[in-house]
Amino acid sequence: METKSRKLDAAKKAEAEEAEAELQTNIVYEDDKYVLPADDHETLQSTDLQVVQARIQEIVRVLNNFREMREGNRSRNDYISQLLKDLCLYYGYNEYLMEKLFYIFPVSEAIEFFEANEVPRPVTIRTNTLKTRRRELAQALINRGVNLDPIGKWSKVGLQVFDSPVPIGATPEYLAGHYMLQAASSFLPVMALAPQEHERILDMASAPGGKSTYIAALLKNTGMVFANDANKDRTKSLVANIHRLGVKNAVVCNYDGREFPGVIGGFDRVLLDAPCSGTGVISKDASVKTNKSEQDFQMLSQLQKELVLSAIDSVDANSKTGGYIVYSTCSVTVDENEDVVNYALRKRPNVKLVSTGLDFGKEGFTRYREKVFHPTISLTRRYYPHMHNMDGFFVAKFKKISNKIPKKNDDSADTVEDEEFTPITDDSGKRSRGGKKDTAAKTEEVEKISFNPEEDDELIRGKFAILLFVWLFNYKKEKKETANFILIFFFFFFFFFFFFSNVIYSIASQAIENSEGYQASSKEICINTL
Ligand SMILES: C[S@@+](CC[C@H](N)C(=O)[O-])C[C@H]1O[C@@H](n2cnc3c(N)ncnc32)[C@H](O)[C@@H]1O
Repeated sequence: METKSRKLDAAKKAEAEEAEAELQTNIVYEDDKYVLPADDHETLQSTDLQVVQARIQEIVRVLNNFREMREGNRSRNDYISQLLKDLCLYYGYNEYLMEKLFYIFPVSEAIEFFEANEVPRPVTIRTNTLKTRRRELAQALINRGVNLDPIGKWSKVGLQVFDSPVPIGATPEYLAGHYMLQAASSFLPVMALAPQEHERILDMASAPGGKSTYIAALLKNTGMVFANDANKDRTKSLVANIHRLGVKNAVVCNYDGREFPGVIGGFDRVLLDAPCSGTGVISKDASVKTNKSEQDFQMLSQLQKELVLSAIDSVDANSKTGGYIVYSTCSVTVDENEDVVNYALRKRPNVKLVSTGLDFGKEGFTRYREKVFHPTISLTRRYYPHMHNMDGFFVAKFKKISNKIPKKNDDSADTVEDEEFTPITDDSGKRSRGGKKDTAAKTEEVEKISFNPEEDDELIRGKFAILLFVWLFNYKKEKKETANFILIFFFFFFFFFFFFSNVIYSIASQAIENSEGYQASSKEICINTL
């Protein structure tokens, strides 16, 4: 009897607590069904996060079992629009960004994503294999009381730091360049790029150099890394990291990436870790939640599209070991990822997507809301904080098939159909009259805008002849008679002389290219111009 009465008391108490909670959270049920609040205005004025959170949970519950749990004739949109408002209020995003991110995921997963953005990601470091090995580095840090573990099976150089009694960015090992403080996600594009020793690689947007220095380490300081960044101030930290980590094969330059391959081209591989909105790194920079407008996203997407074409055009399709381009962002929005890749496939039919070689990550979207993308975009990879416990990231890898860019007539469509491309040009790049009628309609002409060493040689030879003229006229001011003699001699034997300069030039350039000092000296020139 006593036990029964105690049970009744407990049930009553639970009911009372539930009623109190309902009162506090404004959750109202009718016939066991959650009732959406009627007055939106009142809702938006509510600042009680507990109320908002409870409502979010209820709406998610209804949306996950909509047929059975919806109230009367309420539509899915009614619930979603209330949910979006509540999510903005609860997590502090602007409405535009909230909607953009919300639709990337199924409802429950979207909440997990927003929750994960509230929690810091693990601190990770990358062993600099130019100076040490992971096991030795781990031991050295453990001796200082650092609690760490390998990052995961997928990386041989990463360590995750759980806690440390010393600042991890100021240990003697850090100062000696034995490691780089680097987010785990930031390893992925370099792993996808898979640089091979002795290759020439361009890192188009490289500051502060986390990826450039990783590329240099994989190259074992052979070949060359062109570490470029448009922001001159940021190249200071890039240079500092290059020096600290003992990188000896890097050239630092400061161009707008869109100027490549006009600056230099013919690379074996190009990494474009593009400037982006940072929606993958909100846990590091919460200002992203509110400081990005629709216009910002449009501008970023435009810049990314221009940069990716430039990256593609900077690669030599005939590279014996490479011919690859990796495009990555630390953003999860479709505009900055699949949309950009799809645009590149449409504008550059001379590239195709290939596997990133990364054995985890979610497939890129081939469809997103009203958009349909090229089916091979499933080869790209997405990374999420709630799923992979790393920053949100995107990685795509292209292989360049040809240095010729077939132009399409129809640029209007935003999506790519899976069409076969048949060039109507011969191997020398000349336009051919042949080809099927329908193919001819799709292709216009061949443009060859990538790096061409022969064209460059001709330019340099032309400059050589002009310089010779200038020198002779200057010399004439000092030694008139001798100069007159040389000038007459020069005019008489102009064609013979010009021919000779070509021969001298060829012999000299061959000798320079073969000499060991070639790379070191060009590196010095570039670094000193900063
Ligand atoms: C995501 S960050 C690069 C991070 C770098 N890859 C790393 O791992 O340390 C993007 C960089 O792009 C640079 N950038 C912005 N616009 C650019 C442009 N038009 N050309 C080249 N770099 C650009 C920015 O200055 C910024 O340093």
